Amino acid sequence: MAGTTGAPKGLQDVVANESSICFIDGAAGVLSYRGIDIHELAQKSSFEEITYLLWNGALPTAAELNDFSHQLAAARHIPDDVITFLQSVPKTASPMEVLRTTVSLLGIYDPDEKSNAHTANIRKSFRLTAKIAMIVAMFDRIRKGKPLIKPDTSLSHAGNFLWMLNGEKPSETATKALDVALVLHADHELNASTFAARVIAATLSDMHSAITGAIGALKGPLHGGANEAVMHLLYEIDKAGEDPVEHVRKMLAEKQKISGFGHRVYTTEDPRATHLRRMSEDLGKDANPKWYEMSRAIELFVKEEKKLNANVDFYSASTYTTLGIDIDLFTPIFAISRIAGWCAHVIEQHDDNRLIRPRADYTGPKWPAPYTPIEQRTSSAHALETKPSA
Ligand SMILES: CC(=O)SCCNC(=O)CCNC(=O)[C@H](O)C(C)(C)COP(=O)(O)OP(=O)(O)OC[C@H]1O[C@@H](n2cnc3c(N)ncnc32)[C@H](O)[C@@H]1OP(=O)(O)O
Ligand SMILES: O=C([O-])CC(=O)C(=O)O
Repeated sequence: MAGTTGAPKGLQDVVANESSICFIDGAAGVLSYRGIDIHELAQKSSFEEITYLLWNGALPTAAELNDFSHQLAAARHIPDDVITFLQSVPKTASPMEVLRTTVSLLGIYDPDEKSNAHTANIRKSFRLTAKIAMIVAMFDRIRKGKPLIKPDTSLSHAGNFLWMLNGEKPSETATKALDVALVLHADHELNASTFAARVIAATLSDMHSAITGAIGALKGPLHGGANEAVMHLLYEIDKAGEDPVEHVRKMLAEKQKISGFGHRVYTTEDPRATHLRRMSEDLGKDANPKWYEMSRAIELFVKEEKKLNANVDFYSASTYTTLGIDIDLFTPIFAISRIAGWCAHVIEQHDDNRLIRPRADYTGPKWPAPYTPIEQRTSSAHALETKPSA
């Protein structure tokens, strides 16, 4: 889609960088990390293994994976001052806001903060990946008035998050489901939050600044925030006792967007949605099939009516709800996974950097516009129209 000057609106289809991390073929529904297909990774890999793959460029040997997993678990430590900060935050704050601000604070305590060297960035990546999951779990317990749970280094990344969140040893089913979700969400080329991180990194600013910006971008409802919006919609329909298809039909007639549908790159099924749909169905069979069934009815209708496919956010909503996770933790869980990709991209950017600075087609008043002395101004002749917010 082009703007009034022909410039691609929203940088659609613009190739802005080279990268060896993630390959997507949007027309064929292909996603791969370092060339390995996401379907194979979802079935055979783990979050630790794909994180190694994203940061190092190749799958680890058994010994390398073991060492990597230990290093990640050993980084499960939050400075006391940061815990005090988490305890001081209003309990009503959204977990995504808290995560964004706490990652910024963590930068101040990181011993490698001043270095963008490859080895320093890898050390920071371990710390950020371990700590982001802990912060989400800890803030949730603090806001609910529950005691904090110490990390368990014998558990996987997914297992330890559930342990620190719920205070009970997670089932194998829940751990496996979350681990697969983390594998699926870990990277996606130059999506908005990753691009934001790379733009920040490219000024030679530090990794924590880049990740803070990325979390801010992920939070928006057109990006990672859509998974929470999907569940709000399902709850709204359920509470009103409405038929999901009729509800969505009305929304489309009113030109409203349906969260969890559409994608800038995929014109066919998002390969991650294939797995999340199956997980939502399988978990629902053992718990409550309602959220899957509503989701499936909506998906079939939106596909037929608008030719739009469900994206990664659509079935993650019912999957996480069936796992008993609160809605406002959905986007933070996306961040718990995407940190792996963000770090890989910041490392790649710093390792071969050039400032990212595109141009804009100028559409303002013609240069040179007159500077009217203040006493002669009768109205703000050049004031921008007030547009309704998007
Ligand atoms: C992890 C992720 O970030 S995945 C995406 C998560 N976001 C969402 O699920 C939010 C809902 N989806 C959307 O808003 C969009 O599909 C996006 C932002 C993902 C991609 O948007 P873009 O490529 O910019 O497409 P754009 O928003 O211009 O839509 C193109 C057309 O499809 C329609 N459309 C796109 N998505 C939807 C939707 N979810 N519901 C209804 N209509 C839609 C638009 O209304 C527009 O129609 P028009 O040409 O008649 O005006
Ligand atoms: O690639 C995108 O534009 C959005 C997306 O699906 C992701 O970040 O996972």
